[in-house]
Amino acid sequence: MSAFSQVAEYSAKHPKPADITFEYGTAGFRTIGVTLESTVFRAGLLAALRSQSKQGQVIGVMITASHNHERDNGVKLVDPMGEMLQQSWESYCTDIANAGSDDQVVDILSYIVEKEGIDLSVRAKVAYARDTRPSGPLLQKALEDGLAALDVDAANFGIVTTPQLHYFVRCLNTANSTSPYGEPTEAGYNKKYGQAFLRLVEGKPLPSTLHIDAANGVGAPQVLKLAEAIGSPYFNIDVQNSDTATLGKLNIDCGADHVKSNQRPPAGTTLVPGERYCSFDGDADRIVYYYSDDNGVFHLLDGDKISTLVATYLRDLVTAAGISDLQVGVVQTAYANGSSTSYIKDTLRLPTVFAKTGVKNLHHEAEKMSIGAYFEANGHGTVLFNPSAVAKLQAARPESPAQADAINRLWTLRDLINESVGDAMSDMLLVETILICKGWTLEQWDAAYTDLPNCLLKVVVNDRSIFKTTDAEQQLTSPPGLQNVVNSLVAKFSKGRSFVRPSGTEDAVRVYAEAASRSECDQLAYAVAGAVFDMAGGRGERPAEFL
Ligand SMILES: CC(=O)N[C@H]1[C@@H](OP(=O)(O)O)O[C@H](CO)[C@@H](O)[C@@H]1O
Ligand SMILES: [Mg+2]
Repeated sequence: MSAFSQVAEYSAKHPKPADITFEYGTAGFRTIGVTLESTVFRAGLLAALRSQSKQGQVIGVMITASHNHERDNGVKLVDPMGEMLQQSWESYCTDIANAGSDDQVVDILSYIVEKEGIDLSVRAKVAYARDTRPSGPLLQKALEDGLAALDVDAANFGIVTTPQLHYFVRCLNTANSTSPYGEPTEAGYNKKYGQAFLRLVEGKPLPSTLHIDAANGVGAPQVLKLAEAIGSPYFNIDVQNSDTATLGKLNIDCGADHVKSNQRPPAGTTLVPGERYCSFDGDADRIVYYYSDDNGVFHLLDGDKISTLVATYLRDLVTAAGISDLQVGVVQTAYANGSSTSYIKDTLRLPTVFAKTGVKNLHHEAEKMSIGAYFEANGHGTVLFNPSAVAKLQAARPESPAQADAINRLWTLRDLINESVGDAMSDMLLVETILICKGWTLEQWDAAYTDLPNCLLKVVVNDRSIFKTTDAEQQLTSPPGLQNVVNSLVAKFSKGRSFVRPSGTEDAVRVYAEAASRSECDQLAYAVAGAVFDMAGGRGERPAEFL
């Protein structure tokens, strides 16, 4: 019996909608949830092959559409160390998702087996989970059929955050190694991060309550379980937007994406000056902080502010530890506020590089650094300690109690950080640790530098595939002539910067702009958006605000 003998029969239960072309983009597949049944079924098949290609290591499958609308859903594959699927497999995902017939699905599987030299006698192992979306159960069933069709050894982790699933995958694949990552259970996750947090803050003055907006998503029940496991006044939380049961609430007027995009608090939240607020996104892999000053002005502490806070703290600990050749670096994207980049380069004097949008790109750049902090401006990121940094920490011989303490804290911080992927809950504990240890308010944290006014717009065009970029997406090479126009517009504004790139997750082109003042920034953004609309096939009516 061929290994794929059952695939066509199972596949027939999950027919592909004829009129949709799927693409494995920046964040896996993502579109209207109920249209994704065939895609998720086929993602299960690919996860099985990926596991076999990795000698039976566990591959993760997460069903989520993160900050997107509740009607949307998505699926992405997680590689053995909890990182995003290796890029070279993304085109296999796209190809199999678009196969027109059940037989073609089987043909593509056979093609991959031959191309990758996969040993089909290896038992495939897959760990999967989903978020709280209403289309989740339907898609989970489709996934389970895909796994059954290939007789996969499958583990269902239920309804958890995306970073928790990444963590479980890493735990499962390191369980028998010399450095197991942790216990692959919710309790194990809460224990690992919670205990590291308590070890780091022990003896410091107690912080005030942290207000958490959980976007009415899976982060709500999970952060409550984390708080219960920590069980200490060091982590005293008030969770808002925690309704995962009522349809239509997920990510609506709340959550990290809402707060970052609109630069205002979640609807219904009145900020009390002096108190601490943060927002997760719908699958709890992003976090932003914010507060109101005494004049009632809203201030956002986004991914750039988090990465500078964390990088500064780590740099100071490395210095205090007396480890001279251990370098902390920062990875950003072009969406990082220009003030943050100048601050990292000129004040902190730390190396910094730009990666393309999408955390997998930042992750790979951070891996090249000894200790690499990477964050997208929207609040998705983490810190990586590469093997050379771990070896240097191991080899460090403290010459004073202060050095011993710094080394110890660096080790414990490694336990506090989810190195597999950006994680709102782990990042929150990291920020809380630093604020508690420094005795800082959000206003004190915010004082490091002032963001330049910035603006992010979308332009809908007939064909966004004509947009090609270079230099970490900061320059357009196509459509011809458009970059010259952008350059001439930018030159008119003090501290002006603007770039244009096609979105990897939405059918739109994004325009980013920043400048010395709010009005200059808006003028620049609308002028660039107008040029994009006019020169590159804007679709529909030209928005009135475009210049
Ligand atoms: C400007 C912006 O925020 N872009 C987001 C968005 O990507 P786009 O390719 O820009 O659509 O979704 C990605 C996945 O969640 C996230 O990694 C990225 O930061
Ligand atoms: Mg997310």
